[in-house]
Amino acid sequence: MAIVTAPVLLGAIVVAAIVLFVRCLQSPIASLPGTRLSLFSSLPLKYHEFRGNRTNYVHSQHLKYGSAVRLAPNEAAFTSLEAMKEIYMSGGSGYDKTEFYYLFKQYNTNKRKRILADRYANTNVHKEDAIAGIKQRSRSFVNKVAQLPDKQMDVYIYLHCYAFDSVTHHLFHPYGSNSINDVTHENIMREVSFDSSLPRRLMDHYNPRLIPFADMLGLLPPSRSSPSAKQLVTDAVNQDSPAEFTLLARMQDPKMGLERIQMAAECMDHMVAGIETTGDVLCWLMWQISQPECQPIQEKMYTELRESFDTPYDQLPYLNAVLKEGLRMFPSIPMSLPRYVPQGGRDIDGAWLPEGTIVSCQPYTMHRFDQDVFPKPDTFDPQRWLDMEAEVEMNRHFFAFASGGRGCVGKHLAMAEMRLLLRDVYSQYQTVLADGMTADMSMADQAISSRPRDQTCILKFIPRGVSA
Ligand code: HEM
Repeated sequence: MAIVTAPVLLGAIVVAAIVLFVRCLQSPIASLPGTRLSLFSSLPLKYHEFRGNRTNYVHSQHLKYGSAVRLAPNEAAFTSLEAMKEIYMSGGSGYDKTEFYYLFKQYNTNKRKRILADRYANTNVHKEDAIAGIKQRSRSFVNKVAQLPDKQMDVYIYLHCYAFDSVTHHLFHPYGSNSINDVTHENIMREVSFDSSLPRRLMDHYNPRLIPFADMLGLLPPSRSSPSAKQLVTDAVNQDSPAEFTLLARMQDPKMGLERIQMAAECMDHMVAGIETTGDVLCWLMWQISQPECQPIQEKMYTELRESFDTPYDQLPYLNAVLKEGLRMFPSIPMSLPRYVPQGGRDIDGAWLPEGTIVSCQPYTMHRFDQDVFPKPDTFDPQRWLDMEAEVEMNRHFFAFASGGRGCVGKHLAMAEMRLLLRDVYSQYQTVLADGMTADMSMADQAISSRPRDQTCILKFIPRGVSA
């Protein structure tokens, strides 16, 4: 038996390292700019992911290296319109999603897409009994404010309750939640929204074998667990005769051939996707316009609402501009939406990348990078959406709901929820930051989605007609 001596072993390691080094230098991704380390390792990227800071890190790489950037030996990010179209829209649905998606588990994409399409269409969202439920939830939110003796509210909590009640209404009315008024349901919302298992989920994605060791050292938070949310969904799915506009009604159609367990899994994914996204955008937006320098924005919105009392809620230009600006600056899914380069490789922005390379654009950067399209990108300025010429180009870059066949299915529902709530709140109240409101509202990435870091935002509501 050959004896492997230390010098032989060392020599083998050196040779292997040299081969790896040369391979990395010669790989097609080496033609893209990026940190030197990113040629050989994904560690810097992973470090920022584990710290909930991936979006900012990727954005900083774009600012430093340009619109196409290498992030890791097998991963690149882009910000040009051409790259966005190629990755997300070529062939209709763009490239395949990577396994990074915990949020939307899929049992059969094509089948599911057929089932869903009409339930989330704007016409279905606006059916009388569908929209009536959202309007009722929006009124409940405003009534909740009215009941508070000091008119101070943690809007992070109640906007998530609003999003929860609205999405469950659309998924399985009349078995939806009432978390704005019912503390049992509020606790279900908390179970879903306050999950802090990001490092564990990332470890599970990248290297599940390390989990037992990390657990022994107490390095990881507990697993994601949402038993009450699952129970709510299971109970709803086991009911008969949901309202005709709901997703559940569509799924229960025997022609669909779906098991109850499949319906529950799908409803659960949609429920989670519909709570944090809508709740977070509204929270960041209301926090932003409650700043002293944004009070004129509220005044303008109030004037529009007062003068256009009979105008349908989705035809209020200024309110719409405020919402679009909120989605631009605070997209609740701000980070890269990763996809695999398909078989045969592809040319993206002049760089040829082999099959299997992970490529992405991120909404946060798409909404900021090109300053000809978004001048002063870090300034909250709804007015920019009222310039019709500029609006065309901004809409082409608007990526809050992604683009193409795998973009957000719930966007019409989300837009209806957000417009209704803003209309109902700002036609009756002015909001300001509550005294002592110092919570950290910076982005904390949660794998794909993101949320305000401290998960609290206390605002004071001043009834219109009463001075601040
Ligand atoms: C402001 C609110 C929302 C934002 C910003 C948002 C954003 C997004 C984005 C960016 C994606 C695409 C992810 C990707 O392509 O990688 C997505 C997918 C999705 N969204 Fe939303 N979303 C919102 C609200 C909702 C609501 C209310 C629902 C209701 C059910 C929903 C359900 C979904 C589902 C099911 C997918 C996965 C689609 C697929 O895999 O084909 N979203 N969302």
